[in-house]
Amino acid sequence: MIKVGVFGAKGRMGSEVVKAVEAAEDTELVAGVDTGDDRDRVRGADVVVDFTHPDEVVGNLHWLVANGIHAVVGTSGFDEERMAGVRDLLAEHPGVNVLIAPNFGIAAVLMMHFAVKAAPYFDSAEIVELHHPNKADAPSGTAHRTAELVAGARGEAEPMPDATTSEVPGARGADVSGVRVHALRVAGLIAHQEVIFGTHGETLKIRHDSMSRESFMPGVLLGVRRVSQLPEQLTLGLEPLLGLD
Ligand SMILES: NC(=O)C1=CN([C@@H]2O[C@H](COP(=O)(O)OP(=O)(O)OC[C@H]3O[C@@H](n4cnc5c(N)ncnc54)[C@H](OP(=O)(O)O)[C@@H]3O)[C@@H](O)[C@H]2O)C=CC1
Ligand SMILES: O=C(O)C1=N[C@H](C(=O)O)C[C@H](O)C1
Repeated sequence: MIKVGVFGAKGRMGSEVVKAVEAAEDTELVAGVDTGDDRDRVRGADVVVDFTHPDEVVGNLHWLVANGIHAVVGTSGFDEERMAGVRDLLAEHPGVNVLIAPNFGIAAVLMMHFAVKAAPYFDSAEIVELHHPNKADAPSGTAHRTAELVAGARGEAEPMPDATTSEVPGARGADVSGVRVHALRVAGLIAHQEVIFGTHGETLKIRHDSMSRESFMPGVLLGVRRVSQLPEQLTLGLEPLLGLD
């Protein structure tokens, strides 16, 4: 049995993780920790899953790594600077692994993968992400990661065509690694993203929709099962666990 703790256990995602860990035959819940609880409650866990808040997750990771507990992180907010900090932290604690996945939805990972494959063939690429209005960060971690991946796949391509010279601030979205990202917050939605590519006379839209938070759980459990055996101390994204690298 894999002993699992959950940080953010009362939240929208954490509460689903608690149920998934309790329901799976090979995982056992050590404890759920939420705001105000003592992290010590997860001592004895092999792995802790973190779905908390972008402002809180780094402190949680420091505690977990210092205590020799593998971490599976879904919380957003990991830019290159943060990743470098985690790498430095892990270098001081050999034997501890961290998996950070911007999105645990298998279809969402495929959406990003297909976007990378398509990117070199198009002049334009923009991302529209749509989420529930309780989300703390914009753009989403998934959109941020997709933009970085698309930018990397475009390589030295010409800048995207855009004649805008007059703009209401924000109208053209955020510039993430040279890719425009538009964030919508709409009541009733959960998590959705479209990557829109265009070239002369043709467009391609790759769309992903999360219709429930349960949909993230197969990916989370995959991370929980595999994190301790990953070849690198720090893994970004579920892709290598799905054979997509
Ligand atoms: N990678 C993925 O596939 C997914 C990632 N996410 C990300 O996960 C994160 C959480 O999302 P969501 O579940 O919707 O958010 P919620 O606000 O519903 O849940 C977060 C929970 O964590 C608690 N919390 C905050 N700080 C701490 C802390 N230091 N220790 C323990 N618990 C804490 C919050 O308590 P309180 O409310 O009292 O602050 C809350 O109960 C976000 O960054 C989101 O983007 C979401 C969905 C999928
Ligand atoms: O806050 C959310 O809900 C989600 N957050 C993640 C992100 O920021 O990409 C994953 C998914 O989009 C749901």
